[in-house]
Amino acid sequence: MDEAPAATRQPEMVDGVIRTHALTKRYRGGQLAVDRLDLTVPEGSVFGFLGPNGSGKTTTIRMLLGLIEPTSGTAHVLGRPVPRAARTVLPQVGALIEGPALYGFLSGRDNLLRYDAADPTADPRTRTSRVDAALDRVGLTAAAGKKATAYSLGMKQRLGLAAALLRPRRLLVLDEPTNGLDPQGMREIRSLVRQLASDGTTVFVSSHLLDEIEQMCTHAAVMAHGRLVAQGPVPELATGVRGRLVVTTPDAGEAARVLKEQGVGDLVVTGDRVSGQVPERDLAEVNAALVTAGVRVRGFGVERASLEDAFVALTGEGFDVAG
Ligand SMILES: Nc1ncnc2c1ncn2[C@@H]1O[C@H](COP(=O)(O)OP(=O)(O)OP(=O)(O)O)[C@@H](O)[C@H]1O
Repeated sequence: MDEAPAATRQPEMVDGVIRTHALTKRYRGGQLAVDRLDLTVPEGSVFGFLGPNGSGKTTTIRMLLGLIEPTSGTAHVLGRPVPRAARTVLPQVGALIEGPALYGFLSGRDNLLRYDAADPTADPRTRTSRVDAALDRVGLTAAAGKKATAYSLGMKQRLGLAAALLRPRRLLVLDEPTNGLDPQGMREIRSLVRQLASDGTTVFVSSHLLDEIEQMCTHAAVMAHGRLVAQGPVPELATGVRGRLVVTTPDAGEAARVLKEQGVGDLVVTGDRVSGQVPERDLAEVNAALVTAGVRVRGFGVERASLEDAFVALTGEGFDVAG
């Protein structure tokens, strides 16, 4: 056994709920899926793991949950090394990957009762109350008696989350939990994630949707081609990245011409909105040039950089969700 008895166990040796150092996975076929990843997930955060499809998110999650062995590097979850201490650590980690495995012919409640019964440490005398509490937390109490086949995809995801919440968890790991959901289902899962985090559970959630991470997460790591591009508090990820100059005008074509003359690069015209890179020169001069050229300027300003701008600035690539 590599475990010290509970009474003599050291306080956590490694900071961060998840911490990886130079974590690398090369698949047998030679594909380098994760390349020297250094990740630090702070306690209590809703941590977004963001990257286009194929950027290595699922592979990382599988290593963190002890499902596959890293090729090299180390990973600690809740302060303990994985996969070595997986048996001690994983009971404190709730996971939802690739959608929950459900029995369609059973009701939502009966599915949870089965999950609970499969856990040898779960006391059968308190099973019903545990299941009811989990159903309540994910807002499925009213639908608990319906067969799982009759559930929408969003309800199935919520039931999966309920299963992950049958025992107290310090960490929840969710792999693309809103994938395939309609906008309403997405909103429900996002608000549920925020709610779960508000009572102290750290949530590590992967997504290929920039907006989603911006709305839902306190911190994020951005991946591209298996490498970490940036990580930190969400509001800070986009600082240091210049926003874009945005001009609103009914004379968009003429405005674009003048802006180009004024040294504004990467111009994009959409309807009555012209945007481009913020030029080096005084913006008052740029505005004056537009007015002098007869452009009717209705709006003129610099928009704060988004996470998408940060991604483009950091990787030199567009954030292509089809990856
Ligand atoms: N079992 C495997 N064997 C070989 N290559 C794999 C395997 N699983 C994933 N890959 C490759 O590793 C790279 C990273 O894949 P991964 O699934 O981790 O990315 P992802 O960011 O989670 O994307 P997605 O959202 O599409 O799952 C991809 O190029 C993928 O084709």
